[in-house]
Amino acid sequence: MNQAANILSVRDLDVSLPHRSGRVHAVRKISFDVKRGETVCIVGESGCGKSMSAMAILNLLPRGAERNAETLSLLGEDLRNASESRLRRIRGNKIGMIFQEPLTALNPSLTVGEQLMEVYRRHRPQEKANARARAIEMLGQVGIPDPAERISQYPHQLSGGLRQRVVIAMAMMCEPELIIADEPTTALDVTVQAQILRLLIDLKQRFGLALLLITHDLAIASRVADHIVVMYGGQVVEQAPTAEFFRRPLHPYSKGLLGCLPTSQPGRHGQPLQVIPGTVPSLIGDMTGCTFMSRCKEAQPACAANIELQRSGEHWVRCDRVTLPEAL
Ligand SMILES: Nc1ncnc2c1ncn2[C@@H]1O[C@H](COP(=O)(O)OP(=O)(O)OP(=O)(O)O)[C@@H](O)[C@H]1O
Repeated sequence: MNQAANILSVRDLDVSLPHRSGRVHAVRKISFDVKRGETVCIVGESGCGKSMSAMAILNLLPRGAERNAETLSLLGEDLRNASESRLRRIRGNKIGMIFQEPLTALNPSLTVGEQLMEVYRRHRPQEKANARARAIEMLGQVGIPDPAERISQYPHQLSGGLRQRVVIAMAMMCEPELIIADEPTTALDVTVQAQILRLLIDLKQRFGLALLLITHDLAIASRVADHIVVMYGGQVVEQAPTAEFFRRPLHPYSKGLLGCLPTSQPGRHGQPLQVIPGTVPSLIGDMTGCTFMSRCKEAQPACAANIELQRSGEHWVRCDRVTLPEAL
């Protein structure tokens, strides 16, 4: 793998968190890369470890969490032992962040402009004088009408969609190399979701952004991603370039997620959507064998043994029921 082209490289990232009945092993040796200009989507149901993976990259894990990784590097810089002051210079500067709920990302007592300018002044002290012009420019870039007037408004004066645009503008203020977006459209109305998604696609194309997008929604991933990473039970169970993934999904969990998509069920109007029976595992303590086994229609006794990822080209899958061809 050519690490030089990678904005972000993650190898064997592992996260555990304290819990009253033991430790939650939320992320179990996951590996992936995000290349320049590429969008990687981490997909999976709630509780699969997606958010903890993002938080681990940013070192924003809850108190008592333990993080280990073989590699965790941003533009070749090792983030594993980076000091908190170094990480503060990286977050908001080299890595922009967008979270699910725009209201929690914005300070209700500061105007939109003050918040955008604060990010710029902190990371670009020598260019302080340009902060206001930059804030107005970025509000315009994310499609906020009348940015010179909007800059003086408070978050509560804006709709949910406009607030999320402000958060996106804030993430982009310092021209980051990478944006990490955790469920950026989930808290929004359906029509606004589509607009925000279009905006992310557009910004990615215009600015050549690298984007790590976390979503439970494969339909979103299909529209935005260059590369899909499917997580289940804290592990990567499949990853592949997007076209390849949708042409040839291999893991029974991925096939289950695809079966839940309304668009993948032509002629099923009026019929209930498919669901994957059962629930995600608790992730407390150690687990042996395939984490999806209890919900899998194809499970066999051999699945109780530990299953390694197998690979063909850029397609990886963690299932021994799948026989990969030599080259896909
Ligand atoms: N603060 C915490 N303390 C202990 N365990 C936690 C904490 N936050 C999350 N977990 C556990 O870590 C595991 C992974 O959670 P995570 O939030 O990463 O999942 P997710 O796939 O992002 O789901 P969601 O979309 O619901 O956030 C879950 O078992 C969850 O219960």
